[in-house]
Amino acid sequence: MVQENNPIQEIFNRIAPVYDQLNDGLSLGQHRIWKKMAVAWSGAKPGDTALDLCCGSGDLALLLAQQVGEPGQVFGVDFSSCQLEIAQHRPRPFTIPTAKISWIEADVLRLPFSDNTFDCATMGYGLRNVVDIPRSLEELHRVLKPGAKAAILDFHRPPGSLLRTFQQWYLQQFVVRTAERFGFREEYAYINPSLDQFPIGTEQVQLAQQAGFSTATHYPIASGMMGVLVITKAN
Ligand SMILES: C/C(=C\Cc1cc(O)c2ccccc2c1O)CCC[C@H](C)CCC[C@H](C)CCCC(C)C
Ligand SMILES: C[S@@+](CC[C@H](N)C(=O)[O-])C[C@H]1O[C@@H](n2cnc3c(N)ncnc32)[C@H](O)[C@@H]1O
Repeated sequence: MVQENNPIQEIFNRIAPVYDQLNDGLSLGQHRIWKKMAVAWSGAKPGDTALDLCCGSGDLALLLAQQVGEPGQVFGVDFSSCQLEIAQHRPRPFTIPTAKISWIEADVLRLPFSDNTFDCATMGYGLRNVVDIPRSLEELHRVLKPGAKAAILDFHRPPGSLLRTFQQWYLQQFVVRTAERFGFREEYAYINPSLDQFPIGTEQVQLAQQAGFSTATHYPIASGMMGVLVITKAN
C-alpha cells in the first residue's frame, strides 16, 4: 500500500501533464542524452529483467525496454499514479521489438519484489527525491541479482563556484520563471534547495558501500551539473 499525502508524491502528480515538455525545454533536450548514458552504464543487455526505480513518465524504462529487447522484461516503479498514467500511454517505438514493461505503483523504499530478481537497474532523478536514501540503496541492493549493476542519474553540485553559481541562477531564475508560466512555480522552486541537501559524488559512493555494494563509482557529467552513480552487487 503506497503512503498517501506524501508531498513529493503530490508534486509529481501535479506536474505530470507538463513534466516531459518542461524537461525537454529546460535542458534543451540534453536530459535524453544523460538518460541514455545512465542506461549504458547500467549494463542492460538483451534478455535481461530490468528495473527502473522512480520511473515517472517512463523515459528510462522505455530505453531499458529497447536495450533488453523482446526476450527481456522491464518493471517501472513509481508512487505517482499520474506519472504512471503518462508512462502507460507513451507511444512505443514500433521500429524495433522492445520488452514488455510492467508499470508498478509502489514505494521504492518498500519494493514488492523478491531478493535477487533483477539483472540491472536505473534510477533517474529519484535518489534526491526519496525521503530515505540509505533505505532506498538497501532495497535496490536486495532486489538486484549478485553481479548486477545499477546506474543512478541525478543532479550534482559542480565543484567550481562559477559553475555552481550558474546552476543556481539557471534553476532559481530561468527554470522557476518558466515553470511559473505553467502554474508550477513552487514545484520547480524545490529543485535548487534539494541540491543543497543532496550528497555529492564521493558521499554517494560511501552511501552505496554502506548499503552493501561491492563497487561504486560516481561519474560527473554535464560539466559536473549532473552525475551518474554506478554500483555493483557482489557476486
Ligand atoms: C530531467 C531533469 C530533471 C527532472 C526533475 C527532477 C526533479 O527533482 C524535479 C523536481 C520538481 C520538479 C521537476 C523536477 C524535474 O523535472 C533534468 C533536466 C531538467 C532541469 C530542470 C534542467 C536543469 C538544467 C541544468 C541545471 C543546466 C543545463 C544548462 C544547459 C544549457 C542545458
Ligand atoms: C524527477 S522524477 C524522475 C522521473 C524519471 N525517472 C525521469 O528520469 O524523468 C522523480 C520521480 O520519483 C518518484 N518518487 C519519489 N520518491 C518515491 C518513492 N519513495 N517511491 C516511488 N517513487 C518515488 C516521483 O513520484 C517522481 O515520479
